[in-house]
Amino acid sequence: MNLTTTQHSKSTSDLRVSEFRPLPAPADLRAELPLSDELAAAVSSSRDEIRAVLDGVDDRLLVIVGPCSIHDPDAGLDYARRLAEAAREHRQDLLVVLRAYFEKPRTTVGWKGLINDPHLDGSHDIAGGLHAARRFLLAAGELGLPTATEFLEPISPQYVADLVSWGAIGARTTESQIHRQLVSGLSMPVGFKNGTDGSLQIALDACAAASAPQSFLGIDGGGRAAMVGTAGNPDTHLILRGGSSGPNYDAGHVAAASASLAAKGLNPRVIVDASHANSGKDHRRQAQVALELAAQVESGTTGADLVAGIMLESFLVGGAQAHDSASPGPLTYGQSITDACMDWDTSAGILAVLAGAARRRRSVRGAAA
Ligand SMILES: O=C[C@H](O)[C@H](O)COP(=O)(O)O
Ligand SMILES: C=C(OP(=O)(O)O)C(=O)O
Repeated sequence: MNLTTTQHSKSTSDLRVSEFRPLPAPADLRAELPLSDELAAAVSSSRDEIRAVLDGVDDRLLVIVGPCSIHDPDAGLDYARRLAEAAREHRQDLLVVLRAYFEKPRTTVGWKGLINDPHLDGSHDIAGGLHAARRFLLAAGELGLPTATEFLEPISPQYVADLVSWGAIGARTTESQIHRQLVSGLSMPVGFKNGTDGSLQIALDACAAASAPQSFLGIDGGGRAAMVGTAGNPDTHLILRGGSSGPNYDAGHVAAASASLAAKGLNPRVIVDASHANSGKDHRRQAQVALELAAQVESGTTGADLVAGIMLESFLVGGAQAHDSASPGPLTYGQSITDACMDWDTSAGILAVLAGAARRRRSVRGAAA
């Protein structure tokens, strides 16, 4: 066929792309907001501590706690200051990690987090969002708190992952090859959630895939598209978050999940999320689930040892408020704009109960030894 110049010039790509807005290279943002030697040492040692808890070498309980999402960094840091104090108070029994989630997976549509839309108004200033996320992580580090985040896509980690001590892959992306490959190259322990339908198998497969070396398309620190080759992540684990089939936080579900992990040669110790489908996203129910988990931990049964950590969604003010980026209205300070959270006083009480449970688990173990 003899194609004319006119036929050649008819574009067949980007027909539905409305904009390309270049971003700064990860290395530029990291140079502008650098990780100090002191903070780098703190991030490394908190990753080691988390690893030790996940492996059962450190008998504390890992508690990943904080807002469902950071939408107002000032309120997030206000929360972090209170949490830092509680973390110091309970440090013998709990390893407290601040939940600092900047990327939100959505069931359909909605605000996708501080990185995607930092001004909460649909302007999608992603460069500003990456800047705000990095600034937040630096400030949390200054408070002495290790941080946890969900990685939702393979580009943002180059901008912020050096400041993160624990990572999660969410229920909606655990089955994705892209996310499993990403985890294989991440420098921190990473938990995979069970699927939204409650399926464990996809998370078991994810742990196996992410522990293997992988090669995939990504970006490097200079922001160039690159072939990324990874060594595999030996610190993957399962997070039980319930599913459409029901909650999965009780001792029976924990023991069954742990047996499935052990059968595959994976870490049999799990993290249990007291929120999401384990609480029906009801923050009052979440507090009840957390108390039931505390009872499970302190029971001294074999299953008690299988719970390495607990996830809690908590903010200054309880519940959640509606937010629509298309017509943003005034917001209540310190209240979630994504999933409902427990308020600070309830959360502080739960942390004290969990610390007591971890102490009692230790003494039961000591007596049995
Ligand atoms: O934790 C957050 C939410 O549960 C998740 O992002 C899905 O939210 P959505 O169902 O409101 O979109
Ligand atoms: C989205 C989250 O959880 P899940 O993937 O379990 O729905 C979350 O923890 O913010």
